Amino acid sequence: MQPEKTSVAWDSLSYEIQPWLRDAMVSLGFNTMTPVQASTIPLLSQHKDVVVEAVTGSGKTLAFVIPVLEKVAKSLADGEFKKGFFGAVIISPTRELANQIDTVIQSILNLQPEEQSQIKSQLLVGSIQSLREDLSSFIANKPQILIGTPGRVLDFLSNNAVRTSKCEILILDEADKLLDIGFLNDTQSIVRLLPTQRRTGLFSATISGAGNDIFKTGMTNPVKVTVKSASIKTNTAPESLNLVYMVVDPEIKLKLLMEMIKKYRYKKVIVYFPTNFAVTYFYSLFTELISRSDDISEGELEIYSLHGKLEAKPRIKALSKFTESLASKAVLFTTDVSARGLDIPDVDLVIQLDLPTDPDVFLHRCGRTGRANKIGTAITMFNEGREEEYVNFLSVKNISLKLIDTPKLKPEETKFYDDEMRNWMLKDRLLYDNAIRCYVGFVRYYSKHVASSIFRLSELDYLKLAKLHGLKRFPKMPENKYITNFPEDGWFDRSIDFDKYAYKDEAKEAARLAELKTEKRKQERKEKSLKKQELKEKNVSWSKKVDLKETKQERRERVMKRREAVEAEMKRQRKEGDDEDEEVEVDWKDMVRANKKQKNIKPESRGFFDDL
Ligand SMILES: Nc1ncnc2c1ncn2[C@@H]1O[C@H](COP(=O)(O)OP(=O)(O)OP(=O)(O)O)[C@@H](O)[C@H]1O
Repeated sequence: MQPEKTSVAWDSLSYEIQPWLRDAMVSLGFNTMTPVQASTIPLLSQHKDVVVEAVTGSGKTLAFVIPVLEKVAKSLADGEFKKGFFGAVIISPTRELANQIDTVIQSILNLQPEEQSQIKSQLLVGSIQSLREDLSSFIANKPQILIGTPGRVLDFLSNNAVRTSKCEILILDEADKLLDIGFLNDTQSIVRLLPTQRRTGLFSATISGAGNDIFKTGMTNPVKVTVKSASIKTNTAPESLNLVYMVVDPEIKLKLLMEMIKKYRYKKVIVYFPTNFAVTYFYSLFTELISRSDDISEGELEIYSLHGKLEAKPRIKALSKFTESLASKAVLFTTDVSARGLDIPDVDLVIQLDLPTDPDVFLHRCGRTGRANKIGTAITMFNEGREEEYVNFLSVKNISLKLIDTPKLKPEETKFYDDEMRNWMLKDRLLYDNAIRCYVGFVRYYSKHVASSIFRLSELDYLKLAKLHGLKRFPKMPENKYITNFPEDGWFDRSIDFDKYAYKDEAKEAARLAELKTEKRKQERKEKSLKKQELKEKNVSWSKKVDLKETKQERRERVMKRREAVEAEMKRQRKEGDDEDEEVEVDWKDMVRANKKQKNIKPESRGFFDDL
């Protein structure tokens, strides 16, 4: 295990790289090697497969680029590459990273001596040019090094015009990601297309996460190279990186971010959001807030956004604008698409509004600052409560975090934010729809946390979360069951008249108004019919009662008449003979009993005493 920071002279390498390469390194300002380069270059340049785990910003790119150039230069000198053949493939999970690696390679290739056969490289990523264009560039330019993302590289290598048999080396940068479920199939298919007699190099700051999957790359006996922090050799983060956290009330997270962006001293900051939608939504809110803020002068602060749903060209444009920005402060709002590998030298602050769902990504996000021994700070916001347990969880993984005070917000700062957010949202109802999508997206994101015993959906503060997004009503979703005292119809704030809350887009607004009208009519009709129904029920019950009274009265009269008839009959019989009296008494009782029995007999078969 090598400590970080200790630099090693190029001429002390146990394996001697080509002089032009060494000169190129010095010309580019890399006078010495970093430890990971000193350990890896001799192994990979010769006949070893390597699995390299070294902290973020420790120079892994050159650790594989130099052996790749070394091998290709030799084979080229031997005249190995005919039409359709190439010598090396480098794969990375994102276009930005592939582009960055290609840029590093180009900077070295620009320094090749003119007298030697020229090494060329080609970038293979989707959405920039078509596969057909990639293939014609390949045939025309004859590059020996291919750099790209898995999908496009696989399509490219599968084409008959491309011959893979001379490929000597395969590099998987961010290898744990490439062996992750989303990329594994493509990665393995690429591996199968390449000759087995090749070298393979796996590189990442968190390769341990890939476990035995590393053998899915066809390696049999790789050498493991591990480089940790300089002073604390178990630390999985570089020493120059200051890892801190603050515990915050989720409702005020964005207000805090606003104040941090305005007041903190930094040159470039990357802010990580949980979803693509959150980046878009909060990017437009923040650009508005910054433009309305008196304490930021024009041009002093630039904000950019970058996420996976953007097309390739705007993505690359946003990144290069942020990288090249000359503003006193530049901010990049992004997602995990920018978590790994990006090397932007001036980034001195990283802010994570929420923890990433995958603990390995935590290191990658933080590692966008504090690179190559430059000082950087990564601040993470933890929601009050159970999330604080994540500090211990990370310490088990040798990532130690220091608690810092949460900045205090002044009432006027809170008011500015609240007022401006409200005014901004009221400009267009679409923003409210976006807020809902953003909120729902966050809840979905939260449910994906690997450390699910800490990040529990049942413990989220949904009200604060909804307020953070500017919502007034809880959207319908299954997680509402976790909300105690759930308000009637989901409304917790009725300060906005939603009937008048309009879309900016005329067609959308017209559709909304038409729908509102139909809804209102439906509602009115419903209310009307309800009233009618109520009235009917009232009337029905009154008349029913009258009916009932009448029947009872009638029955009583009927019974009285029959009783009188019976008594008259008895009197008549009594007159006929006194000694028959007792028998008549008995008969009467019998008659009553018999009548009781007959109650269940069908109406048509009932007799004289039935109604007694
Ligand atoms: N030998 C060297 N001397 C000085 N600086 C170097 C050297 N090698 C690399 N660097 C610089 O260190 C920075 C980080 O290098 P690199 O991007 O290769 O890091 P990494 O280990 O791949 O990081 P991550 O894990 O984040 O991808 C780059 O700006 C690079 O120019």
